[in-house]
Amino acid sequence: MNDKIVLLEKIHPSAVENLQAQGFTNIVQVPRALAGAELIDALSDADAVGIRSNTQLTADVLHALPRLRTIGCFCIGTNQVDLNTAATLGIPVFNAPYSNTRSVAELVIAQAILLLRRIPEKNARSHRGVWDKSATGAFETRGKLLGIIGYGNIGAQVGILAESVGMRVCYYDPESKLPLGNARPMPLDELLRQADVVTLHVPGGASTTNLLSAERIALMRPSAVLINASRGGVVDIDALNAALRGNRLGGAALDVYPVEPRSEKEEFVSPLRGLENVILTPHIGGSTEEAQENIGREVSDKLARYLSAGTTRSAVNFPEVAHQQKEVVSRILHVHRNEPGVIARMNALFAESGLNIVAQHLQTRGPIGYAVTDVDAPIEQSLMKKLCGESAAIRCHLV
Ligand SMILES: NC(=O)C1=CN([C@@H]2O[C@H](COP(=O)(O)OP(=O)(O)OC[C@H]3O[C@@H](n4cnc5c(N)ncnc54)[C@H](O)[C@@H]3O)[C@@H](O)[C@H]2O)C=CC1
Ligand SMILES: O=C(O)CCC(=O)C(=O)O
Repeated sequence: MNDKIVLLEKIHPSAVENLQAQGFTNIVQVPRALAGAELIDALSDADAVGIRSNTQLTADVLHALPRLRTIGCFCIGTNQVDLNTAATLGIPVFNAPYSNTRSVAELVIAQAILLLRRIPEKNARSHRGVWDKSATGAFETRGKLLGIIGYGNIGAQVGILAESVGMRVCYYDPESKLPLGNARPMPLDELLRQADVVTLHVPGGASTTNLLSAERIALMRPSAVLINASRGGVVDIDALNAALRGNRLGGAALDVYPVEPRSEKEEFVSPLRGLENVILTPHIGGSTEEAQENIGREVSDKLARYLSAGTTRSAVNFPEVAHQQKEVVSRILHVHRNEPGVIARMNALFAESGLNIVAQHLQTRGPIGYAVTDVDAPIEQSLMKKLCGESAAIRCHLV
């Protein structure tokens, strides 16, 4: 297949292997995130792009890419993509909602244990030749209270693992959630006042920016530790820095930052650098061999199915049409504004051309409608022109 697929940010080789096995040969790989003109240039003739968490596909970038048909986020978070703009431009966005959840949960439990035992400080001192064998301020996790903010796929797994090392678990989530194990829901401020370890597992975006504000950090116990493996903007980093430097918090582990380097060549800048009671990791919560290999395969499958058959099942921003593989001569993917009469007008165009519809699937989501139509005959360019020029059409393709 001739579709051009650009994969940024060192996506696992399983993605390329999988795409090639499905007949896609025009694949370009870039081992880092891109931005601005460089990003637009790299994607100007791409049919599909694969990114991880760093590449920002903003409204401006998406408007500058009229050829782009679909986006694969080879991760869970999709806050780096303007999902509404993508939908209104007729671009379905896919992700891998479960593949790296276990990896993040395991890291968080490790960090909780290390922070409560003061290992980051003891490690740093040992490297400097200092033999600090003191037990002061070092605690077992057994019996301590873990407060989980965001009790979704990752948060709930962290809770289960925490109970297996003897922690008590409470959580805050604005949605009603099934508590697993002995976890119990708790109002946010109460959780912050009581927990020995607070861990964040919320999506990024406007609604969670500075969720952990200076005021909320001030509610935490001076001995408590904070873990953030969600998104950098969720914590007021200057307030956290002030609390740590003022000994108003026991320690922290951060995997995500308000600004992250786009490649290994760029310097990582953070006010928290140099603090010995802080674990800083380079956004590797989901970076395990297992997770990355699975993500590579899962998201590349979703891109391949959309490009070859128009399937939008599990798209995060788009009407879902779970269509069978194409077994007919022509399949037309028609994205349009969701308004009365579109299908009637489309079908009139098929009838005028003497084409018999074999199957047709329509789904809508908010302002967007998506129709997949199979016909058992070749489609003339002139008909495609009319379908694409239909008054409510956003875009249409023949696959
Ligand atoms: N560090 C890393 O490498 C990784 C980071 N992540 C981040 O973790 C986030 C969470 O992942 P999942 O658990 O899979 O997502 P999820 O969607 O299953 O769970 C998110 C939970 O947060 C809750 N939530 C939303 N707003 C909230 C608020 N204001 N306060 C409290 N809870 C709120 C939601 O109701 C939901 O239950 C992802 O969106 C991503 O940003 C995910 C994977 C790897
Ligand atoms: O592995 C990555 O690049 C990003 C992981 C992440 O943050 C996610 O899955 O949302």
